[in-house]
Amino acid sequence: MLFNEDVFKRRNEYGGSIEVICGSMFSGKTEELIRRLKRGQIARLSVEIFKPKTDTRYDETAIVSHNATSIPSTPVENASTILLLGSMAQIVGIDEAQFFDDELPEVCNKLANKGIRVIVAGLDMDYTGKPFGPMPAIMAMAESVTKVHAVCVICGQPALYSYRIIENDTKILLGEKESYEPRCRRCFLLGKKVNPDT
Ligand SMILES: Nc1ncnc2c1ncn2[C@@H]1O[C@H](COP(=O)(O)OP(=O)(O)O)[C@@H](O)[C@H]1O
Ligand SMILES: Cc1cn([C@H]2C[C@H](O)[C@@H](COP(=O)(O)O)O2)c(=O)[nH]c1=O
Ligand SMILES: [Zn+2]
Repeated sequence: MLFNEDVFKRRNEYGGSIEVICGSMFSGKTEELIRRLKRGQIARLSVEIFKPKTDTRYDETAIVSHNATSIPSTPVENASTILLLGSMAQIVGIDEAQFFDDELPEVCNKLANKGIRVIVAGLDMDYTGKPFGPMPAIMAMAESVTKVHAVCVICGQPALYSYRIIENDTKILLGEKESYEPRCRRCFLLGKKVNPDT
């Protein structure tokens, strides 16, 4: 079984892992994902990168940060396609994971169990402050979770919320600074006029 031996040389049997990079919008999730993936490429590992087909904000295919760093990726319609296309890689990167379906946690787990290093970036909370899509389940299964913070646009403290500044209550609403502001807890609650005792 030459093929299998070769695969085990390239991957560490049972040595896969899941790393999550989470936080609000503008917190540096994509920059950190790109940094880790580019280091993998420098190490001449085979790296496959995926994003949801629906996320066309900056580019149809590439993953692009708010700071304009970028890396080519494959846009896919669903999580099961990532399993199909990523199974032969040594590193799999996934951006905007919050938009994927509920199969994504199991797909990440299966890839990691094959010995693949899986790096997932996504919003941990939606604009209401609730856990977003498959993110909490992936975080529960991960070896490592890195929570990054933006700078609150109101007061300059670390921001963990993505505050929606336009009138629209659909959960999925692609956008940038015209629609969202990173805010700390205090400024998020003040904006929503929420009584902290309720
Ligand atoms: N309020 C802010 N706090 C932090 N970074 C910001 C802010 N507004 C704009 N940025 C820019 O956003 C970059 C991070 O972009 P990105 O990695 O795409 O974030 P994310 O993927 O978390 O939305 C920062 O390096 C900075 O240039
Ligand atoms: C909070 C929130 C965000 N979105 C959208 C807005 C952006 O298109 C992406 C997040 O991108 P980033 O790389 O983290 O800046 O998600 C949404 O659809 N719904 C929300 O509640
Ligand atoms: Zn603040």
